[in-house]
Amino acid sequence: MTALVALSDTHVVHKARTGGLFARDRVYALTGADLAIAPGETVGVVGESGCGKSTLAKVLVGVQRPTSGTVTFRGQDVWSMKPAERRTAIGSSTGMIFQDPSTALNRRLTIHQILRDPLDVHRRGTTAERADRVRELMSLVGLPRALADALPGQLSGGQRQRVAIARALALDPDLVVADEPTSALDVSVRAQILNLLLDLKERLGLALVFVSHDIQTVRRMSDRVITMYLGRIVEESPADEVTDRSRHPYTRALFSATPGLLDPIDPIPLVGPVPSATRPPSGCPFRTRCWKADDACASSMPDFAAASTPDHRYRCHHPVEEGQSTRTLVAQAESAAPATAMADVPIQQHIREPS
Ligand SMILES: Nc1ncnc2c1ncn2[C@@H]1O[C@H](COP(=O)(O)OP(=O)(O)OP(=O)(O)O)[C@@H](O)[C@H]1O
Repeated sequence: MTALVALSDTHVVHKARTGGLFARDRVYALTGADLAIAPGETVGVVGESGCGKSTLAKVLVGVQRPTSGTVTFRGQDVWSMKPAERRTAIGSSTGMIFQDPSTALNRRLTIHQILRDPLDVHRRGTTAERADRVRELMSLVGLPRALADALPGQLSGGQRQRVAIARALALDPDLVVADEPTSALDVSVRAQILNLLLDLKERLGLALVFVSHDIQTVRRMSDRVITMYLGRIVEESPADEVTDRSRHPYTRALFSATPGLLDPIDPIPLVGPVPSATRPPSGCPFRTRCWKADDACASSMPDFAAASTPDHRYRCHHPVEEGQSTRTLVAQAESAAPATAMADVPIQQHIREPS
């Protein structure tokens, strides 16, 4: 099946925010991403803060231009199109839901105006048809019609996020990317918003990319889970294979630190902090914290290897063996020569500067 959206060796490099106008530091936000998302599938993205989840999300919906590599939407190269073509091809077929609806919605516009805006921009239908569509969108996300003339500030957090979801659906997209859609909400309404997203995804046949720190939720929501570390996709697997069947040591460590998912034992100990995205380590970026790392890990990042089950692949020189328990990995990590020995290998700037 043709992928709905696909990335091929896609990099995003930013100028560092610190250091002033002439700063030469670069932030390697996304490095060599290869990913294909099929129509109708839900892909969860997990990883620690700053690993590039939002950058990946923005690249997928055509909001962030990659520094190099390609993004194709239904087989068409998005960034070789003229801007107007791109708006039609990807802008009207994708929607994005952000973390905080309080800042994502224009607080001077009424709910009706917010929902009509994308229809106006993309010249969808007549004035009457646009008004009908706004009513339809409000009912789709469970917002009472009486709120059409309200301002975002008059709504609860949950209602505001429903508006943001309705706006993302306004143009009847095929792909919706939700970047931490519940983390700014009260715990009491989180489940409602997640259930709404799942329900809409089923009813509308959407592909959904779901970015979250909340690993339990990602597993529940997704068909497939992607693990990122320092700008790299390091593992992709069916949602029911993550946790104790993950092959990448980082995925296992990440999940072992999530209460309630694995045996109630101590998490796999990792040494030291995540390195800076301005100076990623050579080879595998996880090697400075990994108990299995050796010289091979410092010299190259391996290609994806296929696990024994379909749709499961990982990039690691020394993957966790199939069936190895977390308890065994904790013991390994505790008794390993400190992974920090590897940190003595000079950290090189190995990632090419995209042209
Ligand atoms: N516009 C920008 N200019 C400079 N650096 C940026 C920019 N956007 C993102 N970054 C940096 O790129 C890296 C990846 O950021 P990104 O927001 O994609 O990570 P994330 O995994 O979504 O983080 P979080 O979970 O905290 O939202 C981080 O080091 C971040 O500081």
